[in-house]
Amino acid sequence: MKKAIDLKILDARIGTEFPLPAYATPGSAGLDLRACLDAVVELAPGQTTLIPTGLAIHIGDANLCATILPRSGLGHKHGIVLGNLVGLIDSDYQGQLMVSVWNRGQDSFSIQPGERIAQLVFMPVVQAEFNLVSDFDASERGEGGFGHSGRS
Ligand SMILES: O=c1ccn([C@H]2C[C@H](O)[C@@H](COP(=O)(O)OP(=O)(O)OP(=O)(O)O)O2)c(=O)[nH]1
Ligand SMILES: [Mg+2]
Repeated sequence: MKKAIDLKILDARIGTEFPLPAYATPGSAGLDLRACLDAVVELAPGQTTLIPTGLAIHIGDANLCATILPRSGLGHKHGIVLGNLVGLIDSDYQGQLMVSVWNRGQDSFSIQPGERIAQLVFMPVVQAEFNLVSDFDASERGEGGFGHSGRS
């Protein structure tokens, strides 16, 4: 499914020096987000910092959101993940997309201006309307959870 999303460029380097986010392949789910920086940011082990993307989007549809997810190569090989683990972009948010970058690794990591640091994935959302009840219709699982079915 394709959907037009309003996007504002907040930094003149986006679309010129730094490419606009784009799907790398026809089957890509994520759009890479780039660090819109003036200079290299050195992230020490254990450190977290907020990186601007130079972009704002307005999704404008309560049945849609976007998530910011780590890039697997950065996360697995370099320990560069997200300070909030996953970023959630509300459909009414109009501010700059920011990426909280956390160096969970053992080595310092340099973030270059324009480097692809995370990815943006749009997802459908269902807003719940709660129906207050005193008992649920019985289900097979009932209240069992947190591993009650064992491990093997
Ligand atoms: O990685 C992220 C996470 C969030 N946001 C923006 C978009 C989102 O819509 C807004 C609020 O995020 P969230 O609701 O997760 O944070 P909060 O701590 O609950 O802040 P608020 O009180 O503003 O809702 O911040 C980002 O730019 N990057
Ligand atoms: Mg919130």
